[in-house]
Amino acid sequence: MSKENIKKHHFKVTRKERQQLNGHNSFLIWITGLSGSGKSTIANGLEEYLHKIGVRTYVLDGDNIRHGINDNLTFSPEDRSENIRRIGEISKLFIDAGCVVIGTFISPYQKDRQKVKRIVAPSNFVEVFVNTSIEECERRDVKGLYKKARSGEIPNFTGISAPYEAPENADIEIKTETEDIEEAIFKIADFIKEKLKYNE
Ligand SMILES: Nc1ncnc2c1ncn2[C@@H]1O[C@H](COP(=O)(O)OS(=O)(=O)O)[C@@H](OP(=O)(O)O)[C@H]1O
Ligand SMILES: Nc1ncnc2c1ncn2[C@@H]1O[C@H](COP(=O)(O)OP(=O)(O)O)[C@@H](O)[C@H]1O
Repeated sequence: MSKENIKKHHFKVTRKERQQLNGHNSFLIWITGLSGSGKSTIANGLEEYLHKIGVRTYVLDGDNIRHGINDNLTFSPEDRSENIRRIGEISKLFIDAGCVVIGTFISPYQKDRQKVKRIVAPSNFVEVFVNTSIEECERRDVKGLYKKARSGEIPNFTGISAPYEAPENADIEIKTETEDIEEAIFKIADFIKEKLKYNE
């Protein structure tokens, strides 16, 4: 659609001023991995930690978003891309509002994760790859979805009947089969320590 007749407004209070008020920078921590890899568990622990130290946070989670704003999208490759594009735009708004956003989405396609990075600006994007093997995810089968995927009840299931393109250059990689939740939180917290600091 042409944007010819739509002009952007510029409001007086800026992102920088909101960050200053909060006393920290705002950016996106993008957690990608297979279903059951540990994304939500890690996001939950990380948010709790950041909240305790006075950081304004917000978690955007796959299951939750797909119950609301993205409830019209399926798991086809096109709809997954549109899902991730919208989350990128939502993340940008939250970053503008001064929040540290934690996004937990399977986001199986490299090109879609790169798109989010472009939408929010590369310097505002921290990629975390929760690297748990498909065998372990299936063994956990937290929601019983792998069983349904194996029986054919759920088509296009990531790792079984739909692809997952692992990140090649993630900022942080977490192997949940050998690292516990505390180690994962520490790793992320340590990586973002400098990024959080608000500079005049
Ligand atoms: N076909 C298929 N493939 C993968 N996942 C499925 C599917 N159908 C339903 N679910 C449930 O949806 C959650 C993933 O949603 P996402 O928005 O993160 O997926 S995606 O990024 O658009 O690929 C995912 O949540 P997590 O287990 O937390 O990853 C599943 O509970
Ligand atoms: N080191 C770990 N980090 C995260 N989750 C782990 C770890 N070890 C075991 N788990 C378990 O794996 C499961 C991951 O589920 P969940 O966080 O919902 O995954 P996802 O959001 O990726 O679908 C939980 O039951 C969690 O307790």
